[in-house]
Amino acid sequence: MSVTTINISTDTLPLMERFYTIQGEGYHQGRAAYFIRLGGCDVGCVWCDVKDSWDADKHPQVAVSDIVTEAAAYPGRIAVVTGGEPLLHNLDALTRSLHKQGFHTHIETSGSSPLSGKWDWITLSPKKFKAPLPEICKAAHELKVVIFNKTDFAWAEKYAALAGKHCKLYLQPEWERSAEMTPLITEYIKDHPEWTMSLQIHKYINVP
Ligand SMILES: C[S@@+](CC[C@H](N)C(=O)[O-])C[C@H]1O[C@@H](n2cnc3c(N)ncnc32)[C@H](O)[C@@H]1O
Ligand SMILES: Nc1nc2[nH]cc(C(=O)O)c2c(=O)[nH]1
Ligand code: SF4
Ligand SMILES: [Mg+2]
Repeated sequence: MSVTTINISTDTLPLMERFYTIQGEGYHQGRAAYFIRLGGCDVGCVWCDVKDSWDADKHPQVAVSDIVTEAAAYPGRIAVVTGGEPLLHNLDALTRSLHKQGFHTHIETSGSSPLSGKWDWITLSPKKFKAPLPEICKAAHELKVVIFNKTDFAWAEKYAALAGKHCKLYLQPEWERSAEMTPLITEYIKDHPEWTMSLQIHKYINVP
């Protein structure tokens, strides 16, 4: 007699929100993507635009199978895992399951906790409040530095030097300071054309 085992993952993750939208930032800006926002962050950026994500206990534990089944109901096949700081959690089961459903797996991370999961695209947004790990600097497909004041340009170059040769380089104005920072970024990119501007377009067009 043969025994068939069905491997249903029992893993759960603290889920703050999930939504199907367009990627508003970076290299994949404008593309349809399903966002999975996990709770928990130990970095504490003063200008963080999603502070409600920080306390993982405020968000329900949801089964990976539920997260991926919901995501798969939409036609897009990019899944962006964000937070909070998603790498506070082991993401192996989540990316395995997303790949099985045909998703390209993207992550938004500060890089400050060890890498888990298998990623088709890693967006590293380094933070002064908790530095990224060297192996994540090397593995990143894009570096996206938030510019909060004019000293941040030199700081961005430090991380560009640690990134791989093919890593795309983005400068993103801190949202509340964009009126002051965007002109500085414009001039900086004119002088340093290896960088590209990233503008959080979802906030201009009022989508999540
Ligand atoms: C909310 S974070 C979550 C993922 C991860 N914790 C991180 O920081 O990369 C997602 C992206 O939003 C950026 N971000 C957060 N607050 C911002 C703000 N006030 N202005 C511009 N970008 C911001 C982060 O740098 C990051 O690239
Ligand atoms: N549309 C949209 N694009 C995004 N790109 C990165 C985001 C994030 O919060 O990680 C984000 C987000 O919150 N919304
Ligand atoms: S690392 Fe990301 S989620 Fe955490 S405080 Fe900074 S911007 Fe917010
Ligand atoms: Mg966001």
